[in-house]
Amino acid sequence: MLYMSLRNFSSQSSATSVTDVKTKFLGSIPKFVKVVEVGPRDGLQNEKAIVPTAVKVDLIKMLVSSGLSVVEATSFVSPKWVPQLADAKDVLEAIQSVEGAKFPVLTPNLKGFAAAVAAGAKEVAIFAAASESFSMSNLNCSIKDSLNRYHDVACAARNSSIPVRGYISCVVGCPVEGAVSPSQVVYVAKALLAMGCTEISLGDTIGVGTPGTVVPMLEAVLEVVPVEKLAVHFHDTYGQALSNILVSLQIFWSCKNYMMGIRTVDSAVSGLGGCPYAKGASGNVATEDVVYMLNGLGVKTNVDLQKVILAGDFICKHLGRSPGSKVAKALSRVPENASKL
Ligand SMILES: CC(C)(COP(=O)([O-])OP(=O)([O-])OC[C@H]1O[C@@H](n2cnc3c(N)ncnc32)[C@H](O)[C@@H]1OP(=O)([O-])[O-])[C@@H](O)C(=O)NCCC(=O)NCCSC(=O)C[C@@](C)(O)CC(=O)[O-]
Repeated sequence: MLYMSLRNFSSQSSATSVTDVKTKFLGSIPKFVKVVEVGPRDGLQNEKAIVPTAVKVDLIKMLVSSGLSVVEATSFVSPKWVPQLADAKDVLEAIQSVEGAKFPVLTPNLKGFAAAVAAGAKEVAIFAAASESFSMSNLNCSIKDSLNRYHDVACAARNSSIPVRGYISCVVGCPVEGAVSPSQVVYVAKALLAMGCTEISLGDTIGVGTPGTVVPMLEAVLEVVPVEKLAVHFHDTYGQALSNILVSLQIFWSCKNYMMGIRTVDSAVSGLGGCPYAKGASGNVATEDVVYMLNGLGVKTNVDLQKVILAGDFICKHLGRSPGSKVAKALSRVPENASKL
């Protein structure tokens, strides 16, 4: 029954009716959204079993072949802290000849930065938190100390002409402290921007946000960071990720006259993931579900949904579980609908 209604909906959705829906109910949204695939890094860092390097490399290749232009490949962090990504060097070296996408990697300090560059990294990401407790549990240091470390990484990156993405975790909620105020996010965002981060990704690490908390946070951050430098990164613990993405994309004038209109969205194939230092947090929003929604809105992504589904199948087989995206679950019930995507 669900399938019938989905199918009917999609068959009636001529370009005109999608435009009508957008104009009437959603205001304006960007025509193109860049999807940043974080599955091989954020997705696999929290798996109980260590995934073999060759499987990670094949996964990355499949994701690139789906048209994803950015695939976060791995992290050059302490293997004692994140053993799942201890093969960072091997993974990055193995994908050096893969064309068609950028492969940023996480670097928590100069040691990680140097190792990443030696393995061929051309883009890196640093990751701070908006909550002190999370900074301590994820990085073993205060927010201020982490920003000092990142300042050094950002300087080294600038000297090597390497773009740096800055993450902020816990932008609406922290597993220890609860609600996080927008001013805490603004403080970290300003610091990352001042260091020269080319993109700042706002992470709802434990997936507790709703449009009710995400919009005020975005309004505050948009006062200090231009929209073209912002990305959103939602985990789906409470099933709010797609709603949160939708409000982040919508361009509207709020009471303070700030526009949303975010054009970069992070997601992980098959909804893999979770942070090892955020107890109870479930995976990232699934790339398949994000692309399905964006396709339905007529937003271009240049991503082939069928190919992402195949990549999801591939990694889930290795992990011994069924695919986690809503789209893949729906298709497993009525496979013939795959041709209608
Ligand atoms: C930051 C540290 C290293 C501090 O860890 P520490 O223990 O305080 O640091 P240390 O300097 O005392 O080093 C301890 C050991 O680690 C080594 N070490 C030190 N640095 C490195 C490195 N780069 N690469 C490899 N090894 C390293 C170092 O050499 C030493 O080795 P030992 O002497 O004991 O043999 C540690 O806390 C760490 O690696 N944390 C990373 C945690 C992590 O990766 N979390 C997940 C990513 S963040 C996330 O998922 C959130 C995000 C981005 O997705 C957005 C969102 O959802 O919110």
